[in-house]
Amino acid sequence: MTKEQFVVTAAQMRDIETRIFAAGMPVAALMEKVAGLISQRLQAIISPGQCVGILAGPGHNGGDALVVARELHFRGYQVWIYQPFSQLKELTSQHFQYAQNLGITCYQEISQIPNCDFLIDGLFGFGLERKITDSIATAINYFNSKNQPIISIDIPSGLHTDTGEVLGTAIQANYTFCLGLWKQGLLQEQALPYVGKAELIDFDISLADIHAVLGNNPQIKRITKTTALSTLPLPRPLITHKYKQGHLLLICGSKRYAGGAILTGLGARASGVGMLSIAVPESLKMLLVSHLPEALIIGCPETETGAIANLPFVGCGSDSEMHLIDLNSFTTIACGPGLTKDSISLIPEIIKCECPLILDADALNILAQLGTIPTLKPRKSATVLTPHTGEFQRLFPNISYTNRIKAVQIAAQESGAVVLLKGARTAISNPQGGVWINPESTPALARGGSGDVLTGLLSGLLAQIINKETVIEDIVATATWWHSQAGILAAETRTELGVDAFTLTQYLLPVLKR
Ligand SMILES: NC(=O)C1=CN([C@@H]2O[C@H](COP(=O)(O)OP(=O)(O)OC[C@H]3O[C@@H](n4cnc5c(N)ncnc54)[C@H](O)[C@@H]3O)[C@@H](O)[C@H]2O)[C@H](O)CC1
Ligand SMILES: [K+]
Repeated sequence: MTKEQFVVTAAQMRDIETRIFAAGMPVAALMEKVAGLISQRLQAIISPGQCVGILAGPGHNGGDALVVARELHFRGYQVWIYQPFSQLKELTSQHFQYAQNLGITCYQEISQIPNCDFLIDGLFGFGLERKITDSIATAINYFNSKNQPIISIDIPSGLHTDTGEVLGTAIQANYTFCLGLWKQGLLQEQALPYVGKAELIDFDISLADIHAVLGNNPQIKRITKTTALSTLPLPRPLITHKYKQGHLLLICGSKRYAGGAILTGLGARASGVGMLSIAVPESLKMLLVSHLPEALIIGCPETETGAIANLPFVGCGSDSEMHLIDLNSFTTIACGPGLTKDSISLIPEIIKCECPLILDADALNILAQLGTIPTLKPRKSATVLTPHTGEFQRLFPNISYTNRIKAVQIAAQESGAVVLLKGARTAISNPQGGVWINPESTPALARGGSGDVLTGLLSGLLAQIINKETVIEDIVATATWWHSQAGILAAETRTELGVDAFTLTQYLLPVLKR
């Protein structure tokens, strides 16, 4: 694992830093090293001679900020310090004293503070323990109200390091320089309005110290480009044939939502799956054929509302007799996009299949309505649920949603399934509590049909990987990363308003080309 993949809580970061100090690294030396790295990075963002306001807290976050103040001062920047605290940690106090002796102007009251070009937020880091109130809260709200870009050290002051919740109030940063290892709170959806552009400042924490605290197979992982690309079914074996590249069955669509079936099919197409079968209501059959000529389109008996009534009977080759479609002849099945809840009798049937099964959209709503989540546990192979927030809350009404990472872990344990909780920071968990977080996405994906594309892409990849050593969750993480990167690429080219679901399908393969 690379440093970019690890995710830590405040307690785990404290334990790791305790090991570093116990091994002989002086605290002051580490602070000097870290603040030196921050100062270097800042000089690439802030032009020489510009004015920088340093917000220094009472702890070592403040210590980092004061070292940065001194270094920028020597590099010719105009620097002032806001330090409203009376009780400072020893090291922080020393740096404060030195900054004052250098003649750097220090303020205790926000009323005296001049304007500046940038603010450096060193008020609180992972040591924040309680709600921020009174004059500090007033100061933070004041700095947020100015139009000066803010760069937060480690974590925007006021955010809970683990949950990303705002404790009273929080700095709205334009950049966050996360120190050493990614803090869990920065990967929580509720932190997004405060984090801005986040990057990791690696200060050479040894892998031994990391694994000593997080274990050899850390429970929570941040999805990176390297890990995602490493699990794609690429390169393809020279000698192969279409059935060796997986046979996926999609069960989707209805008269009301015909497009959902097409978008799911296009997502599956981009995955490279060898054989694609799509079961839709009979009346949609020719429509699907026209959009996906390579797919085997299976017409199903339909309800009077135009939904799939039940699985179809199909003839097989020469023998004329018809029999129920053999669900176990597929390597993966995905069900749900555009289904409508009129296909309610379908789900108990489909859950009986023995291959990996992805349930999305109305398949999840039907599962919630039937209350049949417990029937997933005895399944012979993996089940993947891909709810967005609303579907999640209908499926798991008793799970608190404040900490999405905890929520998805509990849902996976309760259901026995891999649960992918879609959102601005999609979180995936397996029943053993392993979590994968997608750290980058775009609001351009918040449109009807995006989820259908993900279901097609995800199930198409899963169909190709089965019986190989790749674990299912890695594929789910890869599909999530790939899907969001296509959204980001499309938004770069067409703005965030230009990423309709069909366009999204057209940007999937260009991501791999890049
Ligand atoms: N551990 C190290 O040596 C290094 C840490 N790094 C940086 O330091 C912070 C963590 O430092 P720590 O002193 O533990 O905590 P904070 O700086 O986050 O300060 C919290 C400080 O403030 C007090 N406090 C907590 N909550 C409140 C509140 N609501 N109102 C007022 N005061 C509060 C609390 O008592 C603490 O003392 C880490 O983020 C890094 O930035 C270095 O980078 C490496 C060395
Ligand atoms: K901070």
